[in-house]
Amino acid sequence: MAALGIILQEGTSHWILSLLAIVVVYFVGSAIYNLHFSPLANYPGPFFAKISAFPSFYHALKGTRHIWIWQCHQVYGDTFRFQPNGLIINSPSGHNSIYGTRSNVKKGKFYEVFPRNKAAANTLDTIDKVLHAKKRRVLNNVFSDNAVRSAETFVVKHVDRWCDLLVDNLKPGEWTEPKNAAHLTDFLVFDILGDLAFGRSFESKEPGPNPLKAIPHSIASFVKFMYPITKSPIVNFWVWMKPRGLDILLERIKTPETARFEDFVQASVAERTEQEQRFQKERIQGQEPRKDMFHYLFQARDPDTGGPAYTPNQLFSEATLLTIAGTDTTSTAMCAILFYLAHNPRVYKKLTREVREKFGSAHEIVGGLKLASCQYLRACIDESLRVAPPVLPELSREVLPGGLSIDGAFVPEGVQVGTSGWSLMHHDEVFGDPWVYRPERWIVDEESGVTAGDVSRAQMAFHPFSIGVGNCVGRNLAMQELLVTVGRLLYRMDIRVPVGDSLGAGSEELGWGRRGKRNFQIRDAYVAVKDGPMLQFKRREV
Ligand code: HEM
Repeated sequence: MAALGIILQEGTSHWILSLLAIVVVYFVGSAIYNLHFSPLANYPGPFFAKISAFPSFYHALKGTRHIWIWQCHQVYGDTFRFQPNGLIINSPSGHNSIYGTRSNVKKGKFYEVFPRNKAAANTLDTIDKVLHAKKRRVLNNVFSDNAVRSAETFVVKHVDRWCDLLVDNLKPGEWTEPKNAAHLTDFLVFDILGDLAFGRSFESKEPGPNPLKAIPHSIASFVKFMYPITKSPIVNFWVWMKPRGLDILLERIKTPETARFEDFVQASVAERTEQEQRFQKERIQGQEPRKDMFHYLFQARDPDTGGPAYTPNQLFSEATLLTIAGTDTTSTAMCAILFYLAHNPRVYKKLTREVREKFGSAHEIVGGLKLASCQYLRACIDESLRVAPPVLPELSREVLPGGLSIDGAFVPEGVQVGTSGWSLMHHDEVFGDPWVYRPERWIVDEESGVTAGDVSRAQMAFHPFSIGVGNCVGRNLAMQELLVTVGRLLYRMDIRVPVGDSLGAGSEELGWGRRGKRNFQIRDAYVAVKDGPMLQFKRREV
């Protein structure tokens, strides 16, 4: 028996050694291939990124991937290899070549990680161009000019209530307690989205307990969990495994945060579906259903079959997309604006003067010519979207057969390419002083020395909402929310950073690219995740 045990043990260790040898040979072989024989072998990049996606994954996990990409551009130039089969390009022309409408690319594997099963891909996750165009037509309808215009009533209602709550019970001249702008704006935007997407306010900004207050946090946890997977060395295997049991497994072991978020969307969809069905059945005389985003999705017809455009599974996915895309992004933009205004007294003074002189009351601050003529307000918003873009990384694209020419170089089929929004909008040669919050750079003005050429050069590299067929469909709505919120807030009150507080600001310890004490720090989780700034508010003395 003892002899048999020894033979078995020897057999097992022999197998383990053989397996180890195979793994080592595989890794050494693939490293040699990647370094010397791959079509991307001549591109510069960090050594480990050339042989593995691990560095990219590591920084995605840490939330610093946008900074890592920017650092790599400083070291390796405008094009570098961020993973064995991937290039990141940091030039306005490269950006146009990749994301332009006719570009010979499709969406990368990144997007295939998100759907909870293959049939549930939403508009953003849909790789097939024809199918995406079909879904996009429905969304274009959801966000038509008319729809955005009629959304304003709800935006205004929430912004006014939010402002009331901020300075509730304050005596004249008194400042509020310090409040975290990340939470405040999350609740505001989430309530607006509730009204616009599902026909009801979630009332998360109201004082007192409310289980829905946890949802913005769950959204952040969900993207923080998913993003590293999309950048991991095993992403191809992951996507391959999804229909082969992984989706079922993930459904069973999902984090409580993800479960809470999904349950919330599911419940919202179920409630609205029931309302739509009841309305259809009863056809209540003279009554129109509330035309929120869900209504348009529910009523959308497939042009080929005439039946509903979306299955219940797909309605869930589109609703999930709208909830994520429409909340975190806009609230990050609001936090960034508030951060930069509170840290730049010159800009703050100039902007408050514009808003307070142009309007006779906060109620006048609605969409239209007058608001559109607030040049400096618009410039402050654009500048915030530049320095703290709510979508940070490269939007992953895969080159199709026939290849793609980027900045004069031929990139072959199958390569993952992209431009990181954060890096492009911090490009030294385009912006000159990319770390400085300077809204004036967006306004042609002899006095400040900004020429039409300067503005158009800056605009060539300014794409916070992306471009091409997959650009942000909610852009006009987001801009409306930002203009009305910042306009009304500054009309009604003053803001300041509590003395000594630095939440959300850069610091020496954070290292290269994150040291600026007057630069807002965000975490890269595909969409940005933020904390701060802390702010105090005071009713404006008129
Ligand atoms: C400041 C706020 C916002 C910014 C900076 C922003 C930015 C972006 C970007 C960069 C994309 C492209 C993502 C990719 O291709 O991976 C995108 C897509 C999208 N956004 Fe926004 N977004 C904002 C607000 C909104 C809002 C308020 C909504 C709707 C409620 C929205 C809905 C969408 C949708 C549905 C897509 C997918 C479009 C498609 O695939 O055809 N976004 N957004």
